[in-house]
Amino acid sequence: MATQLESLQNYLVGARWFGGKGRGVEVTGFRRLGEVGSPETEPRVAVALVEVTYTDAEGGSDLYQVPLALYSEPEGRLDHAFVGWWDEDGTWVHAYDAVHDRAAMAKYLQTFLGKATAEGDLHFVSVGGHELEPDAQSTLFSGEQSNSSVAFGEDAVLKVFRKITPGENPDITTHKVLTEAESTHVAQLYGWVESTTDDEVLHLAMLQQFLRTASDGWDIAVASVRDLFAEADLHAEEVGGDFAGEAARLGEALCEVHEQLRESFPSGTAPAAEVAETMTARLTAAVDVVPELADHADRLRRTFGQLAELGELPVQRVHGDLHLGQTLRTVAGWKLVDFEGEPAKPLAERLHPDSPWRDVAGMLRSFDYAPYAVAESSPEDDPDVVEQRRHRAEEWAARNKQAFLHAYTGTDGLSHDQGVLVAAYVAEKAIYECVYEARNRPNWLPIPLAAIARMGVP
Ligand SMILES: Nc1ncnc2c1ncn2[C@@H]1O[C@H](COP(=O)(O)OP(=O)(O)O)[C@@H](O)[C@H]1O
Ligand SMILES: O=P(O)(O)O[C@H]1O[C@H](CO)[C@@H](O[C@H]2O[C@H](CO)[C@@H](O)[C@H](O)[C@H]2O)[C@H](O)[C@H]1O
Repeated sequence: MATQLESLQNYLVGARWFGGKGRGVEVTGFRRLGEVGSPETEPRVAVALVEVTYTDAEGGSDLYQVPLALYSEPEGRLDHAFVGWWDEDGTWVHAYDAVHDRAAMAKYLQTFLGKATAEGDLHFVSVGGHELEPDAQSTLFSGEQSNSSVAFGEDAVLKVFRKITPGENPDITTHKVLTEAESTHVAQLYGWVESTTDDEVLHLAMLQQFLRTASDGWDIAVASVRDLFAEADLHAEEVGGDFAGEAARLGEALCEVHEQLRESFPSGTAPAAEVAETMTARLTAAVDVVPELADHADRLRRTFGQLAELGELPVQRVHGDLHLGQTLRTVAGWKLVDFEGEPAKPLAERLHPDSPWRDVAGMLRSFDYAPYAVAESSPEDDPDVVEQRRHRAEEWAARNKQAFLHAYTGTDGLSHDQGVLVAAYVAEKAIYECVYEARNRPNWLPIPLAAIARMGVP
């Protein structure tokens, strides 16, 4: 029978949210932080922290959270979430990933409501005075996510963080500040779960308002592109699903969020030369993962070289990994989600004040992605149709980028410095995407690679 560590390793490497895919890994440690709800009633819900050590040349280690629902008898309905058998005080129990189990998640809800307690080093914090619906049933969100989100009815969402880094989680602290500032562009924060280790906080989960009427920004954009491709003779502004109005509203929303973040978190300036140096170093590292980037490296370095000339850059708290998939359209306007920053960066770096142009560039890249992703997923042999689509894709991307930028800046064009900033941050994001796609969705690697090939130097 597999040991606890072997079982956890097998489960982890197959999980969508595991960020160490493609690397040599070994589970080297396991710590139980505490239990959610009463240990008297099944399932017992144990929150485990798993240490993963990388055995490849890069080395290092990470901590992953796996909340476990422990049952004395097998639960067939949870077979897909089976982690392993556990020896609990001399009794063998069946351990399942708790986010898949309504009975286990009900214990989380009851603990937030103060009707159950958390044992060990686990603390449930509630803020904002929202009255949670006590009988709401949990549903795990499906989809490609870095964490696991569970909706409680249509009332609240609990996001269980998977990769845990000691220190504040910017998703919680940014939502807290924007909720206090009464921002209309985020879901309100209702609470969180934390623990402490070596005097440092571990943020384990975040509870927030469920956005009932939300449609994913990426899905709306993709539908708009499909409309356009279906009407080959028409321009973007002539087809039903034109996105430019939404792109402009997204620009306004981001501008407001940036203003609020600037007022609420430390801000200042950073030497452009240092920022450019970091971008260049990331490019060098990316070429090792995606050798095709080497053909464009000189041009990209020149783009970063131009950034280096800009003196000091204003920096502040930003989103850090903004793209259309992090935006939700509701009847009350656009909401931005997931303020954790770029998953590949160490936490300390994600907490540093950064340039707001990073978020702007993230959205611009997403406007570029949408039409090419639609083309990629609907291959076409007829060269005339291919050419027509390429033309339409460029038109769609340019139209939405312009609408977004116009609304964000409040001006018709970009100044010289803004142009240099946008070019550098867009290039850096596309390089990051090449690495991301190579590791996660190799079929999509051509999308950011082709975008880099199209980029000029400002
Ligand atoms: N407050 C919310 N209400 C409803 N849906 C949400 C809410 N927050 C996020 N989502 C949905 O859950 C998905 C995953 O959320 P996200 O914060 O991006 O998680 P992850 O860090 O796992 O990527 C989002 O794409 C969005 O569709
Ligand atoms: O949402 P995450 O924080 O997990 O972000 C990662 O995954 C994204 C893909 O799901 C990735 O975004 C890239 O693909 C999007 C389309 O799926 C596109 O809209 C984005 O512009 C593009 O960057 C993101 O980069 C990555 O960090």
